[in-house]
Amino acid sequence: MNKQIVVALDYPSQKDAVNMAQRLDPSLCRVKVGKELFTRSGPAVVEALQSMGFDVFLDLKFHDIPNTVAQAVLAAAELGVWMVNVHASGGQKMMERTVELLEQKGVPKPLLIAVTVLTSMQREDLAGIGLDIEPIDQVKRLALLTEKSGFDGVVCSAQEAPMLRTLVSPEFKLVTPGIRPAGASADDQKRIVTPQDAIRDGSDYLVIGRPITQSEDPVKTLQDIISDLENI
Ligand SMILES: O=c1ccn([C@@H]2O[C@H](COP(=O)(O)O)[C@@H](O)[C@H]2O)c(=O)[nH]1
Repeated sequence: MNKQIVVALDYPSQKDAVNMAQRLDPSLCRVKVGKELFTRSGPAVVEALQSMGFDVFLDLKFHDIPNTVAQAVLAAAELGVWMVNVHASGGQKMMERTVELLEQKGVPKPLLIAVTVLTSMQREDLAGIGLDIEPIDQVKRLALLTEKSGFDGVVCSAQEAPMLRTLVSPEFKLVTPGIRPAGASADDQKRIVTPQDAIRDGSDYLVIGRPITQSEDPVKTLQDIISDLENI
């Protein structure tokens, strides 16, 4: 089992997150701690999930000057997280300084991932921030920059996975939120893909939150998705 599903524990408290995690099996999935949960509960929630056997993706999407981001990622590495991310739009120097600092410090390196274009955004949203470009073209540009900077992969939509798979190395990780089983509500996501299509198209890890956590039976929903993936 290569644990392709990362369950987004988007909850307001450690108690809520741990309650959900207790229903999940760390041999079947990984978990993600994002901005809401981390801002309320801090490193303690990461440590609690790790003590339950989960690999933790710390999804704080750092974006700042190179030194600040590098030090923040170092703190995440010292927490022992499995994966951590920054915004690729912070630029090459920011990502290169991060890789360099982790090497200098000799800490076990988490997977270093950079967000390209948020899966909640489409062309008109990019236009609103002054980018006259299709999301797929911006994803391509930022993914190539990320690979050149020594990072391990990107967050993108699985819609962009077939294009990226022709350009980046096979080891370069494609981490894809915006996953929606057929018939599920899109919520605020715009560039959505089903779990099976995402894996077929070249995603390595599927980040899935509400379709699992807000399901009437989260454990069954997760199990159904895993079964669908096993049948590809
Ligand atoms: O481009 C991005 C980057 C991160 N996310 C995060 O993934 C989950 C998705 O949750 P759903 O409930 O399945 O929509 C959430 O924590 C986001 O912060 C993303 O959606 N898109």
